[in-house]
Amino acid sequence: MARPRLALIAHDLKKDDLVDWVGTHEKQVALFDIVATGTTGTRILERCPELPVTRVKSGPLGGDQQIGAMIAEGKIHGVIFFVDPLTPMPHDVDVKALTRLATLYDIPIALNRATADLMVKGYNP
Ligand SMILES: O=C(CO)COP(=O)(O)O
Repeated sequence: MARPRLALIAHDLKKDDLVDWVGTHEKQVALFDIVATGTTGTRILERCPELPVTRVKSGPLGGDQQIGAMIAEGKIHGVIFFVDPLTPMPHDVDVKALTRLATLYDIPIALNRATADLMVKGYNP
């Protein structure tokens, strides 16, 4: 079977937190092929250069939509998306579309660190 694919995304004020989380859980994260939005992917690779990260466009330029489309095509098996609930975003509708598709297709999606921790604990390949 192909390796499962995990999407990693963080808004700007949450990027440090996600990069730290990935560093803490690098072994478990390395079990997946990673897809990340542009800047998030760059930041993750700076911290963990060995991880198999494929970058799509930056979120505001359509990256959330690209990952949403991959969910609809059955190519994403989990999403960790550290969202910033306090900052207005021009691409808010794209974020909503992505979370909607993850819900529709019953894909595990963690929107904060506490839920990401639970996802890692609950994953037994
Ligand atoms: O804006 C984002 C998600 O909505 C993230 O995009 P970047 O990783 O390119 O900053």
